[in-house]
Amino acid sequence: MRIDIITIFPEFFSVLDVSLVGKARQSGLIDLRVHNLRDHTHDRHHTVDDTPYGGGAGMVMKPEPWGDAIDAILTDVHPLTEPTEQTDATDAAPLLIFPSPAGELFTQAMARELAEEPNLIFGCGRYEGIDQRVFDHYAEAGRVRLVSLGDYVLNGGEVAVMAMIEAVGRLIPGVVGNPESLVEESHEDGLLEYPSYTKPAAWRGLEVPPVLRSGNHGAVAAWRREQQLERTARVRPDLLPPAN
Ligand SMILES: CC(C)N1CCN(Cc2ccc(Cn3ccc4ccc(-c5n[nH]c(N)c5C#N)cc43)cc2)CC1
Repeated sequence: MRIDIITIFPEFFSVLDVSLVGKARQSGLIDLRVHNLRDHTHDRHHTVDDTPYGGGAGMVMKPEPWGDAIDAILTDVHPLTEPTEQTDATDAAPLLIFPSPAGELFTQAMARELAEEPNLIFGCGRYEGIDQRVFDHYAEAGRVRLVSLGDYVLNGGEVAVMAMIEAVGRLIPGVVGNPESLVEESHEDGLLEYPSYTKPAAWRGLEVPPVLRSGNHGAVAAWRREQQLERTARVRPDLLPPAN
């Protein structure tokens, strides 16, 4: 998978040189490239923002630098394949993802969808956001998704892109050492995860639940499922499957 990130803070993503994503980059599983939006400006001050039409607080990111930056990546990524009976041009077009407070909620299901994409381009806005025409222009030619991490306000898209790259990257085959660990995890089956324990059996007067040391795999599985349902009902009742 090739991932391109456009940002005015490229140094923000140096942390992606470490841990699992860093290893995946070194092994070639992920081809991750970070682009400085200011490299696509042409004035002395490398201006990327201006005042909003219609008035209002703050500044809006100008469309021209975004257009130059995205076009440069699209030109570099494989050219659109000729439409065939199985695919059409939009299937081959890279997916453009813009974090936004107004975006669709990022979920594990979306992470799984994105992990199937050969090319992702993340656009990190700042200020009060990006000129709407950037989204409209590229939505005509390909696929654009505005995505939100959740109902709270960040100062820009970089934190959201970091989270999305981690969530997507770990689903790419070969990135996580033991694929088994991807099967039983929070949200993978729609429920929150069960509590985990390791040695010692007793710690500060707290014992590991005896069932987990029973060797009875059926009883362990049943206990874990019950813990998932109890925890989900208590913390995230919205995730519970509808009562049949
Ligand atoms: C009335 C008028 C003055 N209000 C001005 C503030 N508007 C909301 C507003 C608030 C902050 C930002 C800062 N920002 C810039 C790019 C950007 C990308 C993502 C996020 C973001 N925030 N929260 C998430 N879950 C996000 C994600 N993913 C925030 C971003 C941009 C926009 C609402 C209107």
